[in-house]
Amino acid sequence: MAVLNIRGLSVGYSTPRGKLRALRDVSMMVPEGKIVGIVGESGCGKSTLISAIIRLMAPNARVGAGEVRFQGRDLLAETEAQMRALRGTQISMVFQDPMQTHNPVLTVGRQMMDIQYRERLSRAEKRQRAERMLALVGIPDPEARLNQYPFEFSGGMRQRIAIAMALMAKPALLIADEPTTALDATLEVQIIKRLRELQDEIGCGVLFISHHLGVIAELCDEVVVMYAGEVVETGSVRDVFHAPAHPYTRALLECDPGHIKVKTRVLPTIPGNIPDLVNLPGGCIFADRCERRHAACAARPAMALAGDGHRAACHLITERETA
Ligand SMILES: Nc1ncnc2c1ncn2[C@@H]1O[C@H](COP(=O)(O)OP(=O)(O)OP(=O)(O)O)[C@@H](O)[C@H]1O
Ligand code: NI
Repeated sequence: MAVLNIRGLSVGYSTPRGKLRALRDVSMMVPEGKIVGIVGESGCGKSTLISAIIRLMAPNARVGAGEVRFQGRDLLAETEAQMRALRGTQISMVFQDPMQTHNPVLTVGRQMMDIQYRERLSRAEKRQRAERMLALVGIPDPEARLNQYPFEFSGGMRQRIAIAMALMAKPALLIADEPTTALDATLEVQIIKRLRELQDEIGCGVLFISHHLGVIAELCDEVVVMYAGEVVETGSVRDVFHAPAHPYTRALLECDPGHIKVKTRVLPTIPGNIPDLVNLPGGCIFADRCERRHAACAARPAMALAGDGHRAACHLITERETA
């Protein structure tokens, strides 16, 4: 069963130039207990996708079509009150800047106690849980640390606390948008390791967004490659990174000299630009940057099976089969 199942999701932004079609017919899922990474260049729609899932969208955003099923419920059909009850409990979030999620005037301990307001535990037990959670994300001397304020922690520690708080509620789904991007590489690796351990213990599904191919490769079970508002490839990390089926994915990996073995801090740049999402070209969305462009690309390719559980939106796949 999938904890999150997105089908045919389209989201547009109204802009002075016209409608910007940020997501078009996006389908993807997070199986129970799996970590799914989303990777793609800046502007490909990663944050838009997350905001649509948790229904915290920009005022000028509108969902045109699609379904976002969380444990079978269509989140797009839930009331605002139902969504509020889900966020922070069954669906937790971690974002890039921990200061945004941390209330600066409350101690970390107080915040971690507050999160547990639904639990039938004594104050002492809640405090113990908070301590244990801090220890699990690698905060030394958690007992004393609980009495401190967010500003008394380093950026890396704050990010770990954010992860601890997000996991405290034992969510079924954790959504993380570039949670480690602002940190240095060593710290990033440490936090990723902790996240993996905790996820394993809690058994939640994780949707993890990152520019870093290396991080995705290390952390995730499955990967979704997005390009200009569309999903172009999905599959296991193994299949997608070792046998990429879409020319875009291949280009990303080829630009990355040591491949994904070295930590790629920035997504490699491939020549050309993302098309204008207000005036979309017809046919394959990647065609004008694609080395393998040919006549068929004038039509939009459907997702085709490149292997067991491995799909990509490229005409070459079906052509190979019929050739
Ligand atoms: N409120 C908004 N109004 C208009 N356009 C927007 C708005 N928010 C995002 N966009 C546009 O939608 C597209 C997708 O943006 P989004 O932030 O989802 O991409 P992203 O993949 O998260 O990028 P990044 O890696 O830079 O965070 C971009 O073209 C962006 O400029
Ligand atoms: Ni983003």
